[in-house]
Amino acid sequence: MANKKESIIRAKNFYFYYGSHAGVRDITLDIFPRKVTAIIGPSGCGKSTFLRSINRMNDLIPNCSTKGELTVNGQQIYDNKINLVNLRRQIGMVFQTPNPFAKSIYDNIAYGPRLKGVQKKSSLDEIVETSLKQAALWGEVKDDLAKSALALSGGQQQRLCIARTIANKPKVILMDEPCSALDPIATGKIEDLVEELKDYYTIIMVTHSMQQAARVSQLTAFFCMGDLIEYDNTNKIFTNPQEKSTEDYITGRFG
Ligand SMILES: Nc1ncnc2c1ncn2[C@@H]1O[C@H](COP(=O)(O)OP(=O)(O)OP(=O)(O)O)[C@@H](O)[C@H]1O
Repeated sequence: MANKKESIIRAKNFYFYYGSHAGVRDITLDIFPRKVTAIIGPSGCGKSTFLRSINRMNDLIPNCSTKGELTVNGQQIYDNKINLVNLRRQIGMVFQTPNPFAKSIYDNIAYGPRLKGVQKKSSLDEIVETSLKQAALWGEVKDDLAKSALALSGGQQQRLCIARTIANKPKVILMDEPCSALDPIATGKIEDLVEELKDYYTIIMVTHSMQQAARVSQLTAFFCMGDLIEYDNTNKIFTNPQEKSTEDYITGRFG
């Protein structure tokens, strides 16, 4: 695994509680920049809880609390002084079901930059074009930017959501089962895109598909019942796991 000093996100003995129930417990791991890290594990093991902790999406849930440390670029993200809008700009998120706004393709992408104060049309045009190009959607929509985003196919909508995230110039992109609502062809396009995006962004992807984790990630974390069981290079996790429960899970014996 890469040198710990290079990590961009660091969890140290991190717990996330829903009331008194720990969704994840005692998580210690480093996430490395410009790599794809997959989070795998059986249903209810805490994958989404951990992912959503990284940009504090879970804050919206009543009675939740945390213990331990979670830092992004050395900054404690559960510090009261943290600016959540900035944090979520730095750490974008793509959800299971594509969720474009009921606006034009152009306005979906321009939304974040406009909120940040970008108003000049030429600047917005450039951001829209660059973001759509990076999300491998430009060629399909460049003549139709005024069309409603809701008229796109599911796979196109998901790439649009990735472009919308990119337009905010994040450092990290969290993806929570981004292909679960997509057919195999659209899934393949997202996987190819993730492969390209990793040269620019740090990507953390929750997936139920072990084939997908093996195809797209360089590092894999296996969670089980709220615990991080094993975290290593993806190749090692899938060919020579150290823990029996990891082996049982990846060979389909449980989960
Ligand atoms: N909003 C919530 N309120 C209370 N408990 C929750 C909430 N969300 C998740 N949990 C609990 O936290 C634990 C971890 O759930 P989480 O959704 O993170 O698992 P997961 O691995 O992402 O599951 P799945 O693969 O089914 O999406 C589970 O015990 C779950 O019941």
